[in-house]
Amino acid sequence: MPNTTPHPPVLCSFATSTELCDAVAHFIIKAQKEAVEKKGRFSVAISGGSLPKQLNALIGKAGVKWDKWQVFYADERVVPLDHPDSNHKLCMDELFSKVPIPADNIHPIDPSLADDLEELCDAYEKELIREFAQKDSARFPIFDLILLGVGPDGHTASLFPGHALLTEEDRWVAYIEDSPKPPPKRVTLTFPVINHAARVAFVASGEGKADTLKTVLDKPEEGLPASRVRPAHPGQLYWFCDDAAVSKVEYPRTQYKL
Ligand SMILES: O=C1O[C@H](COP(=O)(O)O)[C@@H](O)[C@H](O)[C@H]1O
Repeated sequence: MPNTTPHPPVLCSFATSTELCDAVAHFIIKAQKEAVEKKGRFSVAISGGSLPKQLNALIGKAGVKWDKWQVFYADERVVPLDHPDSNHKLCMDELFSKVPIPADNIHPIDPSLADDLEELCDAYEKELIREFAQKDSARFPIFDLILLGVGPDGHTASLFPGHALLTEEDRWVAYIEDSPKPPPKRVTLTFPVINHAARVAFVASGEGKADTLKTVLDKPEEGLPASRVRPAHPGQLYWFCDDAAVSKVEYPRTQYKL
C-alpha cells in the first residue's frame, strides 16, 4: 500500500518582515520554475487580507515569468471589483498593477452575479475547469500553489470556525452569506481543493497572531480551519511566519535555504 499520510507542515520563521517577504518570493519563484518546466504554466490561488502586501518582494524580481501565471482567488468578498473590500482590488493595488502580468491571466469572480451566489460559484468553477480542464477525469483541480493567510479566529480563505462549509466535500467553490468578519457575502475555495494542491503556503506575521498560531500548529486536534489545511500526499504545507507570530509556538522550525 502506498503511504498517503500527509507530510507534516514545514514551519519557517524570520526575524524581520523583509526577510520573511524575501523568502516567500524565493519560494514562489521556485514553485513557478518547477511548474513552468513541467507544463509551461503556473496556477496559483491568492488570498486577501495582509497577504498581497507580503508578496511585494516579487516586484521587479528576476526569474518571475508573469506571462505564465494563472491567478485565481482563494477567497473573495462578493462586492464590486473596485470596492475597498475586494481581495481582487487589493491584489491589483499591491501587486498586479506593478508587474507585467497579462490581464487575461487574472481570474476574478463575476460580481454581476452577486444576487445569485449559487450561480456565481458555478461560474467561478467553470473558470477553474477552463484552466484545469479535468473536472471529469480528476475529482479536484491541482493548483501548483495556494497562498493563504490566517485570521485571529483561525479562519483561512473564507472558511470560518464552526461553519457548515468546513465539511463541504463536493464543491470546488462555495459561498457564505453569514461571514462573522465583514463583508458577510463571500465565496471561497473549499478544503478539498485546498488540500489537493501541490503546495500550500501560509504567510503570517505580527504578535497579534501568536495565540492563534499556537493553537493552529501545536493543537491541530482543536480543528481550527487553518489546522484543517493538510494537502494530500504528495502535496506539502509550508508556514512562512515572522518570529513574533510564532513566539508562543513549540512546533519545530526548519531553516529556510535561500
Ligand atoms: O477576510 C480575510 O481574512 C483572511 C486573513 O486576513 P489577515 O488580514 O488576517 O491576513 C485572508 O486570508 C482572507 O483572504 C480574507 O478574505
